[in-house]
Parts: sequence; C-alpha cells; structure tokens
Amino acid sequence: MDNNISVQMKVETGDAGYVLEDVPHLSDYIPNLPTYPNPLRSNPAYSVVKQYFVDADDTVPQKVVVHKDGPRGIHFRRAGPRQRVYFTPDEVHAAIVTCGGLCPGLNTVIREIVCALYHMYGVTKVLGIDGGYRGFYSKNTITLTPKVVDDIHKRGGTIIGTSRGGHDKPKIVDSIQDRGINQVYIIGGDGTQKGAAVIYQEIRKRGLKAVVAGIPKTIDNDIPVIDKSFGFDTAVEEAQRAINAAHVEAESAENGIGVVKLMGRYSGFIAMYATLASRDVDLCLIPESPFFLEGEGGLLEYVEKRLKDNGHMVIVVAEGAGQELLAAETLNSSTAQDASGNKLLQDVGLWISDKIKKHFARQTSMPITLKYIDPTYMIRAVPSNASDNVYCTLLAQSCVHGVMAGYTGFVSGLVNGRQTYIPFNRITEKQNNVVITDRMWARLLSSTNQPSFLGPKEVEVQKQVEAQTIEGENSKPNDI
Ligand SMILES: Nc1ncnc2c1ncn2[C@@H]1O[C@H](COP(=O)(O)OP(=O)(O)O)[C@@H](O)[C@H]1O
Ligand SMILES: O=P(O)(O)OC[C@H]1O[C@](O)(COP(=O)(O)O)[C@@H](O)[C@@H]1O
Ligand SMILES: [Mg+2]
Repeated sequence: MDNNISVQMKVETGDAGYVLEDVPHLSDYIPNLPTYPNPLRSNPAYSVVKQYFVDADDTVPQKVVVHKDGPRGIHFRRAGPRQRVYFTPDEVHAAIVTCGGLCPGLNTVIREIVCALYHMYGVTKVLGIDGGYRGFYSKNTITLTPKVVDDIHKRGGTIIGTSRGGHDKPKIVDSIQDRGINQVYIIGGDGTQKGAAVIYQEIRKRGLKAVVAGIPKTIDNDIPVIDKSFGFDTAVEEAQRAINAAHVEAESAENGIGVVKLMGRYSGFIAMYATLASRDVDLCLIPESPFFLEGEGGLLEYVEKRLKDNGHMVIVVAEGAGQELLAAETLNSSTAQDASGNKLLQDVGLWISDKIKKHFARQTSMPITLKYIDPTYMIRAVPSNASDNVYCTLLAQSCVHGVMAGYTGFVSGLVNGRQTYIPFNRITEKQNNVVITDRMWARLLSSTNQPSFLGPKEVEVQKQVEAQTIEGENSKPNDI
C-alpha cells in the first residue's frame, strides 16, 4: 500500500499538545465544489432536535484518562450531520460491499446505510456489490431499497455476500468509475480497510468525485483505536451457550473436562470476555499469553490439580493460542494462507484435548471424560443482539453523514463512547491485542485461578515490550 500519510490523514496541532488526526475531504483535491443545505433541516423527525448539526470544530480525544499537566493528545473528528452537504440526492449513486469473515450485525449495518440514505438524504440509487471486492468486476449488482432491507437485521450473515481475496485495485476503481458510483461504503476488517485505503488513493489520483468510507468489522475485536467492534458483544453472548454446555457435560461426569474453542486469530478478546462473563471457566488460553504443558507449573499439572480439587473443569481456548507449540511439535510451521493472505491455523482445541487425554491415559488412577466443543462458526453466524443492533445503526448513520458532508478516506468508529471519523491508516497500522500485564487479564487470572505460566523474568520482558507501545494506545478495552 502507498503509505503517503498526507493523503491518508491531515494532522493539525493546537495549544497544550492538542493534535487532530483529521480525515481527508473531497475539497482537498477537487476545488470549487458546490455545497447544498442539509435536507435534514426540513425532516420532521430531526428538525426539532436542538443543535442537531455537529459543530465543525468538535473533536473527540483518544485518551480520556489524563494528568493535570499532560498534553491534550490525539483527537479525531466528531461524526454527525453537517449544515452543508456535497451531494444532491439525485446525484448520489451509492454502493455497499462486505468483505472478509462474517460477523453479527453486517445486515444491520447494510440496512441502516440504505435507510439513512433514503430517509435522511432522499437518495434512491443504492447498490449492493455481490460477494466482496471481486463482485465489483465479476458479478452483477444487487439493488438495495428500504423494502429489500426491511427485515434483514433479523438474519445472520450478509445479504450481499462476502469473500476473501480478489482485491484488484484497477478493476475495482474502473468498475466504480464506469458505473458512475460516487459513494462507496466498505464494511470489513483490517484487510478490507487496507484495501479501502488503496481504492480511496486511486480514486483521488484519478480526480474522481467519489468518496470511500469504511465501517470496521471484526469478530475478533482486533481493530485498534475504536472502543469495540460491532458484533463482539453478540459473539461473547453466544459463546456462553457453548461454555454452559461444556460445564454441564463436565459437571455430570467423573473428572469431567469440557474444552471450548472460540475465535481469535491473533487476539484473545472473545475468549477473555466469554470467560469473565461465564465464571464457570477454570482455564482460558489466548494467543497473547504463552503457556507450556509438561512439568512443574505447566498446564497438565494445573488440570490435574483442578480435577482433584473440584472434580471437573472447563477450558476455553482461542483458536490462535499455542500455535507455536503445535508448529514446533508437528515440525509444521505451515505457511498456508487463505485467499486474503491470512495464515491458516492448526486446530489447537483438538490438539489440547488430545494432550490431556494422553496425559491421563498414562495415569490409570485418574480416568477422565473429556468433551470438545467447537462452536466457532456458530458464534459469528447469528444475528446481532439488541445492543449491537443499536450500535450498528449509529455506525451506519454516522458514516452516511460523513460521506454526504464530503469526507472521504475514513472509517466511522466509536471512540470513548462518541462516534468519530478515523483515517484509514490509524486503524490498519497495528492490531488491538489483549495486554497481559493490564488489569483485565489480571481479573481473568483471579477469576479462573489459573497460573499465568509466566516466571518473574518473563513478566519483566512482557512489561518492557508493552511499555514500548505508544502510551494509551492499547488502553481499550483492556485497562478499564
Ligand atoms: N493489504 C491489503 N491490500 C489490499 N486488499 C487487501 C489487503 N489485505 C486484505 N485485502 C482484501 O480485503 C478483503 C478482506 O480481507 P480479509 O483479511 O479476508 O478480512 P478482514 O477484512 O475481515 O480482515 C479481501 O478481499 C482481501 O483481498
Ligand atoms: O474460515 P474463515 O471464513 O476464513 O474465518 C476464520 C477466521 O475468521 C475470523 O473470524 C476473523 O475474520 P476477519 O479477519 O474476517 O474478521 C477469525 O477469528 C477466524 O480465524
Ligand atoms: Mg482480518
């Protein structure tokens, strides 16, 4: 990707260390664009709202915990409707695409973009791109109207389909240009938003009056800056059902062990939150926290102790946990990737179940019953819950307001409880991970009673590594 920062974001500084990481605007590269009064002025639902339009100077701080003499720090532009817009309703030709893995709430976001465009801004031309990025150049489009999307928020998945791979920049931008699309709404994770950033840059290079806006999606909650990603709460809630089942199975057998594998390729947020919510979990394994099996202080010793003390136990394991152990053992540091270039993982749930079974098979005095539950796809294929539905609505509406106001090259995201516009590069440059020296992981350790598997030396190293990340960057949602 061309990392030309000046076209990705506009940095403004102010007094007392104030920094605004602003998003690009159509007027940055197209001069003298006409503007129009926002049609929401005469919308009966919204015209009564006091101060409905967002003040042009409103910004939201990234860090809310501050010291008396500390700098004001990084801010993002506050989302919301502006007094003037850069498109007339007839002029707009919008397209929506969903890419990457599924996530609860995708259909709600699609629904609310369509409805906001129709009902708030009088737009009537909205297309769905079929099956992710490759749909721009290899498939017919899907017409989206309020009627078509009316009850889609009650369904899991995405009605316009999704895919991995297939990001062909020239073909995608040609398709946007040839079809006369001038608003592109891109819903997807880190990979998708990297793709959105290059599409935006190419559109800008060609001088087109077309805006590109993203809505971050990831069930793993691994996108930085934003408070949390939509669908995450639903996934954690759905994971409870699997954990409950594992607990019931474990409790009902002598030395019963229930193992549940949850999603989380590089970030263990689902496993951590599902564990904290359940309180039935005795051991939670995540990619960020290394562990070992054999010997004093190892996982097998802990399992044995827990069974002796309690008669049963529940283990939650994130899919990315312990991958280095599997690779070392199978001598298979596999380089296999999916179509988007994401590393394909080995099944840690099966592996750990097998290790535990073999360990106890060697000890005839302690027969165990182990049940392995793999609900990974079940937790992301469900419709979003009530609170995610509201969250998706706000994300979608904020995105539409920003696009109508001429902003481009941004994602709509929640920062410290406020809707904001964030430049693409800020959310694609790094990943949000569980910080195992933060308070949230300590809460988990204290709730499960599991060992941290780290010696004092390793804790020190971990602290030093984490101290090197920019202060405050990773402070959400771990360090509450
Ligand atoms: N670095 C990149 N540059 C351009 N496109 C990318 C990049 N990484 C991924 N993509 C595209 O984004 C889409 C989704 O990516 P993927 O990693 O599968 O999911 P997610 O967006 O959820 O992380 C795919 O169509 C893929 O080709
Ligand atoms: O089998 P698929 O569709 O590739 O999805 C599996 C992966 O999708 C994820 O849910 C994340 O997907 P995204 O990066 O698309 O959000 C991971 O947790 C999981 O490894
Ligand atoms: Mg991803």
